[in-house]
Amino acid sequence: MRFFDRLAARIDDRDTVVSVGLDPDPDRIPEFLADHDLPRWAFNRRIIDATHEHAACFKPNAAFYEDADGWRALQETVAYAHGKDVPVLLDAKRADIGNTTRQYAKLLDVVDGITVNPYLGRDSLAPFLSREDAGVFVLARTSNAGGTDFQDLELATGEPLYERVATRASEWNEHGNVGLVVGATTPDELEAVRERVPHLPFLVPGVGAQGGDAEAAVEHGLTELPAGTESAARGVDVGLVNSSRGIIFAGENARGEDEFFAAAGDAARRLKRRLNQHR
Ligand SMILES: O=c1ccn([C@@H]2O[C@H](COP(=O)(O)O)[C@@H](O)[C@H]2O)c(=O)[nH]1
Repeated sequence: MRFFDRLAARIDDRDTVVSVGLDPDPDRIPEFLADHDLPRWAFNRRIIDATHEHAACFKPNAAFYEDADGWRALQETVAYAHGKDVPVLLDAKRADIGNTTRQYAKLLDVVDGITVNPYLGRDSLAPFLSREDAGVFVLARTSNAGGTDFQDLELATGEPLYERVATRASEWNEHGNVGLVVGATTPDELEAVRERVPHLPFLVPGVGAQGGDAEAAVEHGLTELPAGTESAARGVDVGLVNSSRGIIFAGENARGEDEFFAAAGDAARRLKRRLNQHR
């Protein structure tokens, strides 16, 4: 099944567009997991147990797994999330010359979707784009302050670079597998991108710890996909709103292990409810 069909089914069945970010910062993993063989995996397993019913997807960021133990932790995490029937989107922001991207694209044998960097152009993304089954989210307007440095630069046509990226990405969507990353911290840009590309789903990071606009994330981040998709069949809009630290470390001041993970579950449920008020 294609990524966006699976996602539409998950969103509809579980009534949620929450992407739970799995960014197990080793400095913030609680003490009681420190002696575990793979603390990041032990942590993620408990987070998945606590949050999966509120999750439309899990989004591990590759930065938190890029060492020998990290990749083992990631594989265990992905298998466990799949066991709960939740798709996994790897926030890896990958791209390189085509020969190298072909290797990167093998990540899609493990995870269901990936974020990619458009800076090297279409050929650098071709091995991802040709994976009809996978979700390929192209960075358009990122949530960090420095997103203005290049992404807002005005082209000769008068449009900002991030809008051109969005338009190009929609042209690359031959297999219905392309989405965009647009941050919740810049709601005007979210709206502008949505006007440009009415039918691409967005992954919207930046709510929670970064203080982005949850209402704008839902209003502009979700869209119904064309006829022939699960989204159209079910009449459900597709898109994802991510929170990582705001969910997984919600229990940082909790008194015990159970309370720690219960707080993560509560945070995921509260975000689901908050987002659903705007759907
Ligand atoms: O524009 C972007 C693109 C990616 N991210 C990633 O999303 C999560 C956000 O984490 P929070 O703890 O909810 O702030 C993290 O993995 C980022 O690297 C982003 O924030 N903005």
